[in-house]
Amino acid sequence: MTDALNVDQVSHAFGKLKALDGVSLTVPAGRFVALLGVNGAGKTTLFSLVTRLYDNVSGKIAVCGHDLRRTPGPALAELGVVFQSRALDADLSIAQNLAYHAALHGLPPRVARERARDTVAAVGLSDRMGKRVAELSGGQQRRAEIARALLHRPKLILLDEATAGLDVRSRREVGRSVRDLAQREGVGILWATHLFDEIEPEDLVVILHRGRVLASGTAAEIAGSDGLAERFLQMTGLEREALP
Ligand SMILES: Nc1ncnc2c1ncn2[C@@H]1O[C@H](COP(=O)(O)OP(=O)(O)OP(=O)(O)O)[C@@H](O)[C@H]1O
Repeated sequence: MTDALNVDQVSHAFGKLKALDGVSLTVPAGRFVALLGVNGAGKTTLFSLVTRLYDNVSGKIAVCGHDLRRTPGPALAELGVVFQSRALDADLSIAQNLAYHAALHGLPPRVARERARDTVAAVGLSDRMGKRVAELSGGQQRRAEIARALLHRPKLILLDEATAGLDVRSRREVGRSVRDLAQREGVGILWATHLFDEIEPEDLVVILHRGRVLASGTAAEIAGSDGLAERFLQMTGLEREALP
């Protein structure tokens, strides 16, 4: 099966600063991949390249086999993004928000209603469809954002610190919802985080530090008998105090 995302030897510099230095990683279809790194690791820069906010001039990025530079249209059509900033209007219901975003994607109203029903079901919010976003819990709001990102049926979703500002329970709820989505719908997930407790042993993990990939594999493989946080500190040379 074609990988949802393939990043091959990608570098990016801001002036003299190498924000990414020969980064390679893969998000297989249907897998949850945690991109783990502290502030300044290069996570946002990588997302900016995959979304084509920045041009990638060195290395190669492919979304579902479509080269981002040569065939950006088909590549971006397979991509959904959930950034930290909100994309939904808090004063409107989930249904109204999704109808609006579906219209932006050019979906006819009948298709839009079906898609909204499907995507909201996929994140477990069917019984909240008519509720105003402002009335939802933090975790439910993030799941509604994810439903919005699913409207055009992407095969790869990027989530940048998707659980920022949520309490532990809501973070678990969002994490569970996204993993279910990967398994059930075969969507590849790239989940940027600096929080170790969001990662489960069977998740794939890419450790990014100062623009370089230091390790990749399942969390259990990387952690070995030391634990993920301990291995992360050994690899990065950071002090424990540097961790959240
Ligand atoms: N537009 C920019 N101009 C100059 N330097 C930048 C710019 N964007 C990012 N950087 C630098 O590139 C490096 C990588 O930053 P990036 O934002 O990608 O990291 P990050 O892992 O997303 O961190 P954070 O969690 O803080 O957002 C950092 O040293 C940052 O200061």
